[in-house]
Amino acid sequence: MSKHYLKTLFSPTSIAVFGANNTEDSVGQVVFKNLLEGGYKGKLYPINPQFDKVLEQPCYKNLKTLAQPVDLAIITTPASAVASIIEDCGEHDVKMAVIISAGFSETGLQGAKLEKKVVDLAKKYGIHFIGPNCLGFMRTEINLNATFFKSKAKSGNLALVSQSGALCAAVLDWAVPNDVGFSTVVSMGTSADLDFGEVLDFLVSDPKTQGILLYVEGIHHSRSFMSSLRAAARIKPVLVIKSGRHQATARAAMSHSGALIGEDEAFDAALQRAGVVRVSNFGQLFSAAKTLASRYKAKGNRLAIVTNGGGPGVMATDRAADLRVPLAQLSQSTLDELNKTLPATWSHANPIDIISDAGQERYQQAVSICLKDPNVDAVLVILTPQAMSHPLEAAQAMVQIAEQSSKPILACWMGGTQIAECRRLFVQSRIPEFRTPEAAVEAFYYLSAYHSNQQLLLQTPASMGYVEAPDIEGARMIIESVLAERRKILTEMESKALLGAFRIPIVNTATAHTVNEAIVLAASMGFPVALKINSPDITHKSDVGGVKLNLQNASEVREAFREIMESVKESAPDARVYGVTVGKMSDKVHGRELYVGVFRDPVFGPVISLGMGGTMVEVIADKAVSLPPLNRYLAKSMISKTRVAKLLEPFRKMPAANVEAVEAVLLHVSEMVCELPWLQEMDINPLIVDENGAVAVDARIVVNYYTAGADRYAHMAIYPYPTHLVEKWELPDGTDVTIRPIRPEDADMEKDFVKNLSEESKYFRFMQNLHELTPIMVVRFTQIDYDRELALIAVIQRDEGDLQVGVARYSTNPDGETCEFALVVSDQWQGHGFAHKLMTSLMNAARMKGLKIIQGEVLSNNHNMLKLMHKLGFVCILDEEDRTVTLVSRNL
Ligand SMILES: CC(=O)SCCNC(=O)CCNC(=O)[C@H](O)C(C)(C)COP(=O)(O)OP(=O)(O)OC[C@H]1O[C@@H](n2cnc3c(N)ncnc32)[C@H](O)[C@@H]1OP(=O)(O)O
Repeated sequence: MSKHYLKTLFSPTSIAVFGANNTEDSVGQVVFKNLLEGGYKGKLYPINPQFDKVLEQPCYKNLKTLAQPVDLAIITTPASAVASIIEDCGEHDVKMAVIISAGFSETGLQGAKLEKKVVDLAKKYGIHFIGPNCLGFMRTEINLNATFFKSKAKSGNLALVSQSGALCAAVLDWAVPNDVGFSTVVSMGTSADLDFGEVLDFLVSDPKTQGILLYVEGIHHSRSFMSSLRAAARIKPVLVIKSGRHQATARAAMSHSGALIGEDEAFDAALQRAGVVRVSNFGQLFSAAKTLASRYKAKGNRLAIVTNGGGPGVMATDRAADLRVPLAQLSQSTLDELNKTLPATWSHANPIDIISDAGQERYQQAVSICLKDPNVDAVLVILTPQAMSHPLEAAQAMVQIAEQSSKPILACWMGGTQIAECRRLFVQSRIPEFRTPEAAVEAFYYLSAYHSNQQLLLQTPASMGYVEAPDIEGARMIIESVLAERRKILTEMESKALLGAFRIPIVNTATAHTVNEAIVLAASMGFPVALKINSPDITHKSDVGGVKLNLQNASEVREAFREIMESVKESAPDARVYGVTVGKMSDKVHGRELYVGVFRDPVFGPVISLGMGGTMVEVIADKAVSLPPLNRYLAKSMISKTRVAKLLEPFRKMPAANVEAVEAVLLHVSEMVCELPWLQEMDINPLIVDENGAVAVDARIVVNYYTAGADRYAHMAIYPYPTHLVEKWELPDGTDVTIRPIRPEDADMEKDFVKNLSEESKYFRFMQNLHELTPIMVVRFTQIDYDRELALIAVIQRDEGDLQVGVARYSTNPDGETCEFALVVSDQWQGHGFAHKLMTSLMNAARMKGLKIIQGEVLSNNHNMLKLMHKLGFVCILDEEDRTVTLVSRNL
């Protein structure tokens, strides 16, 4: 749904240009000139107190002297004048602005203050604006060029939205000779108000825009960005180029996979799940733009290459292999037909080398035959100018074929002067053309990647086909007991039990407290076995000499037990030791070692990874990354993206490994991640796979108190209604509450809520009270649906270490909106200092309002506090690490 206020921005009927002037080549003059001379048909008003006329047009001192309605203000004055201009706009009902001026937050503290002032004033008057520090925007449909770019974009079907004005200028400059046209070009600048999310929402429903190119440097609002991207990509191809790909990411991870998966990989996986295609450099953006602007939509990714030279064919094949673009397997009837038509020396395979003396007729025949083949989704035609090539005639033949074909034809006429005319012809006929075979293959890859990303979004989550459903309750109990002991890292047995609860095959393992127990267990399992130290305090068992593998008989077990105990005593004298685990050694003769990892990205939530396993996971760094929930298609595509995938094929004397078993493990892990929000990190390493199946030999799992944090939001952005994130809780008084994080669809509501906190609102005062007492920070809002009421819970955090929670009830009753505070909780309120003062004052206030108060028994640690709260009808979600608590109650 497009927001009408952006319609006013992008299709204004009247524009005022603040700072328009008569100085040749000044920003204000160029912007005004572009509008005046560009063919824009709406009303145009220069505003500048210094002039009576600008470019022969009557000029006004301000909006008051203009006294005409204005849809859009474009501001090109020095930064210092912007706030008063926004005020002028507010007072004259101008709701949209573009602030081109630089000199705001990008310049430092002073600028940031100025920017805040502008933002506050805009909010006060309900003005939305693009910028500051931007180039402006263009809408070719109405000949609107509100930029200080010297030439205007050609009309076309692409939209370009960029955080960098310079990049806009470069793309526009490139677009002219390449005949690529734009419906809209927006330079976002600092995005102090409108951001990608809002602009994307507009472009999705803009009929003039068929494909969207985004240049991203940093994301301010990941949630609305992802949700708008997802929505946009469902409807039109979206390509993203993001700079800063290799920013160092410092990650405090306890698992190998956590250390391995960087921010950029998570971003990549999130883009893929949003159905968006990412390009990695400027050249690729241009190539991709050509295919998007072309006449085609790809329906598959199998490419046929027709060439008159072996070398260029090999170049294309190599690039296709790099990008995993499959070369089409030509059908027998295609081969037969080609044999009949082509000289006997043709390559007899794809790439189809039609030999250097090929003229236009041979090209025409070969390409037509390929396009008929159901195994071919697109044809790349390469021509190097040889004596008999007749490049122009061959190009004309391609244009004729293209007119009849719905399958993409990509042209790569290599060379310079001889083929200049051909290039023009291709551009005119909207056939994507490229200077090198590699660029052509890349461009096709982007076209087909968009298609396949969309396909995978359409897949429904896999049915697990359980013989036995997972034991979710059992898994939760394990986690609860670990957290109750104030631990985060599960022991090997606990980790395996958790995997077992989700039906992931595990090796037979048991614990032994004494050497005799170990021998008895080993004998009853059957040799060989592995012994590993069993201690909740030791995570890297081999590092302390706590692992002995491949023990063949009782005496080896006895010896190993003794050695483990001695070594651990020396290396980790303080660790609690509960004996050893005895595990049957995997008997998989043809076993390949993989790892499956889970890590929680702070922005995008849980991320699943897969790669080659063993002790050198981080060195080998083989990783395919995806976001849950996975379906079979995604699981398969994850496997195929790893390097270890090759090893799963028949290899030397080993039969192919059972890939379906790996898929099943991935699906179970995905289910586990969705069902167990406490799960923070996990390494299954190694997962041994052979022709018969897969088995988890070792696992390490890290859990934590569960928070409804940003990761859930990002999830919401990707999946509109992820049922696994909606929770129904039955409270002790028997009422049901539905808890759900704020959906992207509700983001505006959340924003409005905060925005609408007028100074009279009680909630505002409540927050102010808190601020007066102590510096606090609102970490996040969580929203809870009651019948007709909405409770917004502000989870707050104080940097000195106390935990406090403010709970506000915001009700939308027919008799008006009310918002009242109810309770603040701190786990350290007994006694002294800030927390005590805070609690006392707030409780007094609560008492006066007749709200139920919980007081008295506050137990000494968080877990007990949780229990108490629960007893009293509250549900708490506590995160010790973040030092935040989310608390929910029906008894407010
Ligand atoms: C490509 C990229 O990277 S993205 C682009 C990012 N944006 C930029 O790079 C812009 C950078 N430049 C700036 O920010 C500059 O401050 C500009 C271009 C906005 C203004 O610069 P200047 O032209 O030097 O400022 P100047 O002081 O002349 O002001 C411009 C006009 O606004 C007029 N003006 C000042 N206040 C007001 C006001 N309240 N109302 C109307 N006009 C006003 C001035 O009278 C002046 O006109 P004049 O030159 O005829 O006297």
